Amino acid sequence: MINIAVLGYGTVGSGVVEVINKNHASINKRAGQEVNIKYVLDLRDFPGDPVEKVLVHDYSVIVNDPEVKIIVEVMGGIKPAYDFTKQALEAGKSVCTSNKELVAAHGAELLAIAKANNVNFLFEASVGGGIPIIRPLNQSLTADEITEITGILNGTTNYILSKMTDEGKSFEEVLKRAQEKGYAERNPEADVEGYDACRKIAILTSLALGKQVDYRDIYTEGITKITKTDIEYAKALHASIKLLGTSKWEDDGKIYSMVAPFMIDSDHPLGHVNGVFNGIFVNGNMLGDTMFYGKGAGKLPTASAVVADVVDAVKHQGTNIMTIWEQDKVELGDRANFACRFFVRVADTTSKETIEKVFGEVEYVTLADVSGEYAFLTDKLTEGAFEEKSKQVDMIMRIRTAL
Ligand SMILES: NC(=O)C1=CN([C@@H]2O[C@H](COP(=O)(O)OP(=O)(O)OC[C@H]3O[C@@H](n4cnc5c(N)ncnc54)[C@H](OP(=O)(O)O)[C@@H]3O)[C@@H](O)[C@H]2O)C=CC1
Ligand SMILES: N[C@@H](CC=O)C(=O)O
Repeated sequence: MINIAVLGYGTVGSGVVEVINKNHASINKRAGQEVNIKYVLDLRDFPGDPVEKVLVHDYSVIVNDPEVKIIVEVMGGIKPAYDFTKQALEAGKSVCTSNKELVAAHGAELLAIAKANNVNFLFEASVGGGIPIIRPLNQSLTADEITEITGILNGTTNYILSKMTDEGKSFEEVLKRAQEKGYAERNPEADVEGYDACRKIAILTSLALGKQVDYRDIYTEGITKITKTDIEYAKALHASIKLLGTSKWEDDGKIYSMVAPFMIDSDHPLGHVNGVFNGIFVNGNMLGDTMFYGKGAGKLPTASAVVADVVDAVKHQGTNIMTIWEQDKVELGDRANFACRFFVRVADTTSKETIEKVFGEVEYVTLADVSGEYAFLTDKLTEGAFEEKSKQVDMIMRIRTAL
């Protein structure tokens, strides 16, 4: 029997307990021994919940118990998750976490500590919820040089955009629903402003490179400025608006990373990724395109990935699974050189003649019931060029496109 402890009995933590209880027999079989939850740590009490029997409020009870071999950190945030994780690894316990904030900020360091102590730091659930993506990047795509990772990496915002598109619901109404369903972060600003997706693309890009991509270096825009009118224009263009996290390895040897809403063709594989689902598209120079798809948030899908890490940690007791993520920082390419087509809405105080003088040939789009403005699609332009040109027109909104 192997004893584990779960830190945090919230959405994911209660899911971890449920998954282990529900699939007890098959999990034990795959782990090669019984997985026993010896402790659950939380700030609160849970009167009447069976977890009461193993609930503790003092982390030192867990970290000082030599019988506990694996710690599941699902509290979220940096403090005290970072200190608890470090103490656990230094005490010779493996740690499995869903905490992308922790992984993006301290992943390289915690992996090094795990290696030094011959234990494991595993974080499959930190990107894509229940979708296997960390393990494939570490273990399955190792014959390739990665040339692109582009994904819908946040379930909450994809759920919001899908409901706004398909059911015409308001942003606020759908965000509230996403919170009730346990998809959103404690502070949903992390979801809607793109910070969560930013941390996730930083983690994936760091793993693909084996070096540290600082999430603070990644240009990030969220979805709070997207309106129903933008969605109507997208529909007129047979497109959908998706919050994408993208990293592209370009011919100039630089990596360009960004998080922003993009208009993508509705027939694009990512155009079919709706609701809480995430889709992560990876291109390798030998494999070509591959895509990972599944539920990107929520109690049981996320817990499923965490428990799979627990099983891996049990199977690899006494062995460190090699994960290359050095602490040296990578310098990303300048966003001014990132190029795409832009969708632009302008007030009709700007004439089409001016638009064509500034942007050259464009593709116009109008909506019958929207007055005082019109929209167009530019040719492919760099961000730098677009910013200069857009100063010359009465721009209402612009959205990058992959059209
Ligand atoms: N929800 C999801 O779909 C997904 C979440 N994640 C990540 O998983 C982590 C957990 O998320 P989620 O379960 O949704 O969050 P919740 O807020 O639902 O759960 C966190 C739990 O940890 C407890 N907690 C916080 N601080 C401490 C502490 N110092 N000591 C003991 N307990 C503590 C909280 O208690 P209290 O409520 O009393 O503060 C709460 O019960 C986060 O990093 C999140 O980003 C990853 C993928 C998907
Ligand atoms: N808030 C996150 C949870 C999973 O990582 C999301 O919505 O994707």
